[in-house]
Amino acid sequence: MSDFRQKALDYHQFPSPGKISVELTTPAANVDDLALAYSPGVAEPVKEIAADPNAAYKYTAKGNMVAVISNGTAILGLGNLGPLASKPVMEGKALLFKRFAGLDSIDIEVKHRTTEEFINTVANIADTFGGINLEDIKAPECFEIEKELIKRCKIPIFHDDQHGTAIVTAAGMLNALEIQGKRIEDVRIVCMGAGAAAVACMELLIKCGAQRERIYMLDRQGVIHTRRDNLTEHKALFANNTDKRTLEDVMDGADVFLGVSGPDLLPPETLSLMAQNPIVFACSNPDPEIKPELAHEVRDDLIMATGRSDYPNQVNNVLCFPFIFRGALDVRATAINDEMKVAAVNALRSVSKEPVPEEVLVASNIASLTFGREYIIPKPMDPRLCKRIATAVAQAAIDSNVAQIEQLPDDYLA
Ligand SMILES: NC(=O)C1=CN([C@@H]2O[C@H](COP(=O)(O)OP(=O)(O)OC[C@H]3O[C@@H](n4cnc5c(N)ncnc54)[C@H](OP(=O)(O)O)[C@@H]3O)[C@@H](O)[C@H]2O)C=CC1
Ligand SMILES: CC(=O)C(=O)O
Ligand SMILES: [Mg+2]
Repeated sequence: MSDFRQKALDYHQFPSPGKISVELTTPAANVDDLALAYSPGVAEPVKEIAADPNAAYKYTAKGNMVAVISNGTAILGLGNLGPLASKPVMEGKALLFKRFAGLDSIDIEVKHRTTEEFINTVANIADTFGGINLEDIKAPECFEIEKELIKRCKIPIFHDDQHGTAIVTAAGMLNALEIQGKRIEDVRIVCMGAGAAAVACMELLIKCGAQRERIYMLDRQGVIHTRRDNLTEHKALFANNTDKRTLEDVMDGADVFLGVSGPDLLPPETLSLMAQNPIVFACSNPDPEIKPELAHEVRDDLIMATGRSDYPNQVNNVLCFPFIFRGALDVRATAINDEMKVAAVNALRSVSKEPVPEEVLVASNIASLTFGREYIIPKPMDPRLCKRIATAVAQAAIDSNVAQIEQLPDDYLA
């Protein structure tokens, strides 16, 4: 067994199995405490909540609690390995919510037969939480699941692999294009993968100015084009009227490659076909579509990003979901809408261009970081992110009328 594999397993096994636990926030030392915490005292908040459901935000942990819910059908780039196998990833998301945004989070892995059964299960428990982060649910079911849950629940429902990924990708991409001296309106984009992450990333890039007809999306059968007759609703939106059929066909002269598919799908010789100053986001986890060292061997003019922590330019939804939920929950937003997503993109972009705090350099084990090819997006451990993104998102929620608290305190996240 490799050293790293053993280290990763040990990390998850010790000092106690898993990565999260539940902490108490009130005293429970003696009979007086118990009389308040449990019987008879607990009856008082029960009656308050029965009379007014909003009182749950005052008397329970609901308002600071996000459920991370999966069925394990698209665990990272590892595929459909089932709900229980997804638990380390979901506990990991809970760890990140707590570490980066102070949000309590619990993972829930759902076994189900039909999509409707999954939707019913989540809808029936939704009121327990301040928000729901759907994770690693494969396309096309993820689209219907999110849409139905948004309709049925009064709290923010957010499919992280769609929107968290899209927000971080858009921020990183706009920065990378700026550095490479290209306009988003002009570039030819190849998107490897046509699932949850791919569709949401391309839709958000289009909102940012990308031209739909300059996007070439690929699935396991190659380029998605108008003469294919087996396309799902969401793939059909990206059917290109083209004679190009293969990855090589569309990569010839392309400016941007986004990989949200699987490991090692971009051969170095295909990368060498791209236009000058290309941008390659190989975001499949844990193994990217092309390893950065291989990519740099064939191109010295590219900007390269992956989803991983151990290379420069980590384009990963961890840069979004803790903070977007922080902002949404703090104004008790009923939804996470496009205005809030755009606010997150802009906040993330602007932090990347400012001087990097010393503690980030220390945590990254690096001497300096300046906006440029090797630093297009902030590091997840950047302490500025929480306040900057959450404030922007919360304000956007207020301005777009989905907030139930209309003003942020002056010392918000100080
Ligand atoms: N860095 C980040 O922040 C994130 C990265 N990702 C990564 O993106 C990938 C996809 O995740 P997600 O969208 O949630 O999963 P989905 O299951 O929804 O989509 C996977 C897509 O990848 C395509 N695909 C898989 N293998 C191949 C292949 N050999 N050739 C061409 N296309 C292929 C599938 O094609 P078909 O439709 O034909 O089955 C499908 O369209 C994963 O690797 C994941 O780790 C996801 C979210 C965030
Ligand atoms: C990062 C992430 O959510 C994924 O790879 O699925
Ligand atoms: Mg995911």
